Amino acid sequence: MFLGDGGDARTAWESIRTMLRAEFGQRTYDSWLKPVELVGVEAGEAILALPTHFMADWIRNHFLDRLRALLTAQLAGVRSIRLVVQPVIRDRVGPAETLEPQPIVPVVPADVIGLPLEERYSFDSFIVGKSNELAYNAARTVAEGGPMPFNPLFLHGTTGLGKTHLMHAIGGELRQRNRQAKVAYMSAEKFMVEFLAALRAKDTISFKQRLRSVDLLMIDDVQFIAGKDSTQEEFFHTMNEIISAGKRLVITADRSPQNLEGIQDRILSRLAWGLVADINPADYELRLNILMSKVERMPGAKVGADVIDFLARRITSNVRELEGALNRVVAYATLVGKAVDLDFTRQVLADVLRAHEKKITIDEIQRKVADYYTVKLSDMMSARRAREVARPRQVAMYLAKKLTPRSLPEIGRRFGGRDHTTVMHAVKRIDELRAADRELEADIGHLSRILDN
Ligand SMILES: Nc1ncnc2c1ncn2[C@@H]1O[C@H](COP(=O)(O)OP(=O)(O)OP(=O)(O)O)[C@@H](O)[C@H]1O
Repeated sequence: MFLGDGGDARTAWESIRTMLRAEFGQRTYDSWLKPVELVGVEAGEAILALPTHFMADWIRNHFLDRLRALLTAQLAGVRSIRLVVQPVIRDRVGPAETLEPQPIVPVVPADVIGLPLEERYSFDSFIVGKSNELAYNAARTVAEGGPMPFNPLFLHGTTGLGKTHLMHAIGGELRQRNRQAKVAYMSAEKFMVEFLAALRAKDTISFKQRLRSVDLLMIDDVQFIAGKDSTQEEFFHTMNEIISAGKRLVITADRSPQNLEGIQDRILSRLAWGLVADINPADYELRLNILMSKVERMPGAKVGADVIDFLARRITSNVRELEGALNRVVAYATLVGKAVDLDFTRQVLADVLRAHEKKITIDEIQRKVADYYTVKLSDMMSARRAREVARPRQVAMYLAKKLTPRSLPEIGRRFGGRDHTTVMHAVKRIDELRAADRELEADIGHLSRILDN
């Protein structure tokens, strides 16, 4: 079925788009998800079209699981999805393969440079922790407009950790301080597309002039031009001219200069002249602070501290996913008129939580329990019966049973070759004691949290 005759599919696709927007935020939606088109459904396969190979790769690496989950849930009969590249989607009727690819010729007015800056990505809304403070301080230095102790600023970190946010914040702040400042922000992909279009139009001069006339140039995701030699050539000259004219240059990538394969050495050594600042994954405290700040900025949203703590513990991959999970829970709660509590959160995020499930091992339990009660790790396995080691050992067996899928005999073996009845006895004993002994109850709660984090 192709969408010329697929009213249901079209309606389902529109509601999927609404969910994607709520879940990933307007910017990510506009940059990556909005261009995705559902062009048809064929033999249980939903066919999604994208305008470039780059975007198709990006969608495959970042959003495929989510798109598959939504499409299979919302469209009866869909079991899988296929991505096709269709530079220009002229019509949604007819099979994807029959559409002729069209060259993309960007139309960029001469006075517009790069992409617009998002106001909500400001320094104010950026929460600072140990993992991003160097990047944040460096970004502020660039934005304050004073003398630059380094140039360029190179920010790197894996996806969704705030590189783009900081770039927008730099641009916004510099412009606030100096209304005349000319700021250009663009992805390395856009740099390449515009450069190639200028080459085709035999007008590279105006491309060069436009870029080099700015006070601050920011290029995002420079790993994109790896292996693209003519673009790198132009990029290198742009970098040089910006720096030697005393203008500010900020560049980001998903990895450090040493790991940027396929980028020319002269570009890498130019980067190393400046300040290289990494952004690391946020720790629990930062994740918690980010969530609290996001909730504060959601008018009317009521999200309990237990839900925020739960999300901060469970979604550890990156801030974009953390934010996406929060947006999704709040959006669904609003949609169905329910309060955001832990049960609702677990239900709405079941697929995300499964992907983030932490596999707790018996080794880890033994180590953490031994540390907690300051007993020797070897005592977890030893035959000693003294109470100061026997009780921690029972606690560890108990946690092994509750937090791992291991069987009683297996747990017994891992605790110095004990019989499964010994483990069963330990589990029963701790269950009974928990009800009566508040200290033990608190210990178990604390240990479970340490292990779950
Ligand atoms: N420290 C932070 N405080 C507040 N929000 C943050 C922070 N770090 C990241 N975010 C938010 O997380 C989302 C993803 O961040 P951003 O798009 O800047 O990531 P990125 O590092 O550029 O990722 P990519 O490499 O995939 O482009 C954004 O909505 C951003 O506002």
